[in-house]
Amino acid sequence: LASVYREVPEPQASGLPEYIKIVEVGPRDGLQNEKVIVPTDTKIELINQLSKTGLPAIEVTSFVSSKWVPQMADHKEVMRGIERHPGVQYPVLTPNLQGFHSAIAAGATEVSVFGAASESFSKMNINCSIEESIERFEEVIKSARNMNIPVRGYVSCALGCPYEGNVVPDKVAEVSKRLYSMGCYEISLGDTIGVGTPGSMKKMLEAVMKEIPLSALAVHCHDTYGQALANILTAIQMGVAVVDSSVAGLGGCPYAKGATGNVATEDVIYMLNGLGINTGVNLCAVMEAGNFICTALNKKTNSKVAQASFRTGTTN
Ligand SMILES: CC(C)(COP(=O)([O-])OP(=O)([O-])OC[C@H]1O[C@@H](n2cnc3c(N)ncnc32)[C@H](O)[C@@H]1OP(=O)([O-])[O-])[C@@H](O)C(=O)NCCC(=O)NCCSC(=O)C[C@@](C)(O)CC(=O)[O-]
Repeated sequence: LASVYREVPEPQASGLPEYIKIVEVGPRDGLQNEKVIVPTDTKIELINQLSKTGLPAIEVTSFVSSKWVPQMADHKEVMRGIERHPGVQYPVLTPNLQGFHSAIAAGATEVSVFGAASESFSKMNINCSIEESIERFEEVIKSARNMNIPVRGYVSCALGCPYEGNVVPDKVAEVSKRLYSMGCYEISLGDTIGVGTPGSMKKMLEAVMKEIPLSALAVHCHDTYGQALANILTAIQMGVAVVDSSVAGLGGCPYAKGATGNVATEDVIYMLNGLGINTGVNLCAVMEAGNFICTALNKKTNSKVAQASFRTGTTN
């Protein structure tokens, strides 16, 4: 349990954190939106390859209804099939107690609840209001606490909603505060549809940071409008030291039409390497895992760094 709680990183002379923790969400957020069902063995192989890259956390799957997200129907098999590496966290998504119990039975040792700062998105994504979702999460967090299982909390639509448009920073702060007060060790602020800019990211973080310690915040940026790296840089300049990303930039949410993938893990690592920030992750090994999954899905990588290095044969 202690391994998920991080020391607040010492700022570098530049004011940036010395270490950034990357939470790889490709096997879950990356694959959940794929139309064709990806074979279970391919998902397992992807996670096994990612486990060898130095990534400290890999989100494996989600224990949601297979009627809602058919791509995640093999959650038990994936969870049971992966090789777990010491020191790597393998969180899974659990929207309610039913999902939590299935996840634990399949061997999960960390879970994430996922709420939203927008009523309409909450209803479309998990079929309940924000208030009802908080009640469900409270049950999950209570059971998890009894079993010493750490719980991460997502807040979707932190910079905009596909149904309501603008989302006010105070609402993001309010939902984040509730999840944190209930016992989530970390709050991941999701720009679900990738509409944020460094300006809106800064305003939203200023509101959230009034309620929650910086050391408990993460950012989760989709790249729909090409702003993800700029938004992440803004967040880390403000002291955020946990960044979610997806290998090959795969992803999207089935309930956020038109939203493209998460920021590519390769591109985040390249940027952080250039800033002299340690991630402990081997960029080439992540690119190989990205190449594996793109070949399996028969699609081109969304990572600019992978595209450039395959063209030029270099990574810097
Ligand atoms: C939350 C529910 C389950 C509510 O779904 P519901 O229909 O309201 O649930 P219910 O309690 O009324 O139960 C209805 C049926 O669902 C079953 N059920 C109930 N719970 C579960 C469960 N945990 N696992 C498996 N099955 C479940 C239950 O057993 C029953 O089955 P039936 O009797 O009809 O055969 C549903 O709305 C759902 O599965 N939604 C999917 C949500 C999802 O996965 N969205 C994508 C991930 S979120 C995201 O991508 C954003 C994020 C995290 O990346 C951050 C960002 O970018 O912002």
